[in-house]
Amino acid sequence: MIDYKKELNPEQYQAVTTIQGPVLIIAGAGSGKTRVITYRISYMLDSHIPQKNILALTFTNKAAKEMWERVRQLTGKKLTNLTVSTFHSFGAQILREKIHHLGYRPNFSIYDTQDQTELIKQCAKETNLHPELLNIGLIKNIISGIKTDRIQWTEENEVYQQVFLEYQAHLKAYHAVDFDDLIVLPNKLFSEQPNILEEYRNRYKYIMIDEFQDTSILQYNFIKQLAEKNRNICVVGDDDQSIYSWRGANYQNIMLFEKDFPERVEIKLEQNYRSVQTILEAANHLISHNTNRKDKKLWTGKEDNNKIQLIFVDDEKKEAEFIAEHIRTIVLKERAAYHQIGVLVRTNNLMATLENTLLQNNVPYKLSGGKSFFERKEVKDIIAYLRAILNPDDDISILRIINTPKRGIGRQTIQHIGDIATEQGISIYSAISSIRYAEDSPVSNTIKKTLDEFMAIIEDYNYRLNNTGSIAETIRELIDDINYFEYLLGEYRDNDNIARYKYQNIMLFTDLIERWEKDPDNLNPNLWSYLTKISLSSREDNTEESEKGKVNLMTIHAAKGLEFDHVFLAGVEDGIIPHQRAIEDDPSNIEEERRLFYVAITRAKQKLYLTTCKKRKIMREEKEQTPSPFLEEMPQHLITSEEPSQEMTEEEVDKLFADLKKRFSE
Ligand SMILES: Nc1ncnc2c1ncn2[C@@H]1O[C@H](COP(=O)(O)OP(=O)(O)OP(=O)(O)O)[C@@H](O)[C@H]1O
Ligand SMILES: [Mg+2]
Repeated sequence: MIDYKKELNPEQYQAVTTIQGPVLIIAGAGSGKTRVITYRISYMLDSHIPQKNILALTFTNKAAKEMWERVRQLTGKKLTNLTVSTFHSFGAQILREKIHHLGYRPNFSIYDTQDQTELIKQCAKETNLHPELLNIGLIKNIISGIKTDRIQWTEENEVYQQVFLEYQAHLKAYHAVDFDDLIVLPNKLFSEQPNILEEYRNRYKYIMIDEFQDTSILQYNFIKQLAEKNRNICVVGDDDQSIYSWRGANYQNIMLFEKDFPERVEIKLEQNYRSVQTILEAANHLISHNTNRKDKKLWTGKEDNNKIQLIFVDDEKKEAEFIAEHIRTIVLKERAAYHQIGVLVRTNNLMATLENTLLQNNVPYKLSGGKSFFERKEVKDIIAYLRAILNPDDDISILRIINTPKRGIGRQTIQHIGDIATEQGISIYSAISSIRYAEDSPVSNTIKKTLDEFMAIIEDYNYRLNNTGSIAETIRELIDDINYFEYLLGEYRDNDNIARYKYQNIMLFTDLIERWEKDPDNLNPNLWSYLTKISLSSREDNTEESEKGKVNLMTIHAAKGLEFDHVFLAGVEDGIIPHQRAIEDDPSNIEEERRLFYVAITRAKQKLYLTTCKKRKIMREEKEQTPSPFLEEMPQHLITSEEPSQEMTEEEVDKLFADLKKRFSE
């Protein structure tokens, strides 16, 4: 049995044990908000609240996974019915159960940004959008903004209305949803179908939300509907860490919560348990420059006089080398564990040099927030097969695979199939099927035979994946059947190694499926839920590749909620943080940039390194850089720019040998 009083301070204890009625906790970084949620779940289970009545939501897959793991360790229980998930996976789960009420198939496809791009291009063509207006990024933004009530139609964006309507109609026809739909559609179900809402209210009687400051208004409304009746909802967050306003998240929702749940209990947490004094003081000082915030006190008992290290280097190569070498030193000297080290960057484009240099220096690392394994072309091809097999109305997937590997179905045939589909208002797959029997078709008999074979694959594997034993094994047979390896060898005729490498990737993909399938905690391994899992994981963080013993190289956004003994923040330069484009768009964004800086530095438990380059190559162009103005917003006596010593003292060398000797004799 856990001694809650001993493991929590009095305010945390109150937050953990107040399980009836609404609770609001707004508190600074490292004050134990996430800890409160995990202990709260454990406390509920101790109070005999059934697992299935509990719902905990958070922002990233990684955070959800860690929370789950923590509860499992705390309680030692098997958590088969507990829901700890991201908003998007929770939405996907509801849709899986109820989407037929909206006229979709339960095997619906989830489109990622690549699929979205394809679909937008298609819709633009169909609506004869002027090619000059085809700005995919902008259109995606408008579509998402309209769907999530973030923006309205205006004179300016009206030209895209037709594309938007087509886009929506196509998704529906394909039995496909985009990421926004994972919240929009469940929200719609809740507001339009009272018995469905009632069913979920009866299931999820106790609700918790971590990182509440980054919940969008739409996500808030969705959860509000769920919580309104039982009113057992606990939200925890920090307005100083709100870093997703560009995606519609808005800490206004804290005020909405106060209004919607006036009887709430409000709890303040003021002790930071994460960081040493220096780091906390610097962070507090920095964030006090924001005007628009709730004032908070935050103190730590962790004394320390290690200053924050500011390192000036010539360019990004030197920066990466410093980081790689210094990581090796602290691993050796301070016995730091690789996974307790975080290397953070403001933007994705700073990753490449760091990644290369870590690799060259044999520093094991894993990357989050970058391009996902599941977005590689060869892996996506196989995923498209699987999606098409489960949901043949998914035109985007069918079109991706109809001639991959090449089977001699040319552009003309595809155009003809597309025309039939449009004329008759049917899916591409149904159009293929109708061509096979059409007497007056311009399609030759040879091609008809090929189309026959293609359909046979889809149907055959639809049966097998739903009915036979191992999913992974069946997928390997599929890869064999379509001759994917030969296709790769043909595509990369000049370089067998690339073909082999790509083939290894898809074999790794099937291995991941196998591992998932055989996982004893996985009670219901079906392919659809695996595909959903990866659609969701490729969004932000790559949970599949997470392993111990590796340095974490990630964007600040992906690091939210995490903590590391040692943190390196690279590119502490004006224009990078604060980010130039963000400031140009709207000068008030400086506050959000400051919050990002605050999130970055409060990830550090013991030691913080900030690196600044004199020059940096940005988009192939070498630029003179100046240090970030945020550096001046921290008390200067907490920062030192003396190079950290790489040499070991005699004492340290002795200690190192003693440690090694001990390890070998164990
Ligand atoms: N009462 C406590 N006793 C010991 N350790 C604690 C206590 N409260 C929190 N901690 C530890 O402090 C660290 C920070 O806690 P946690 O991650 O829950 O903070 P947080 O408020 O969620 O931070 P963030 O705002 O960054 O998400 C964790 O390692 C946690 O285990
Ligand atoms: Mg947290």
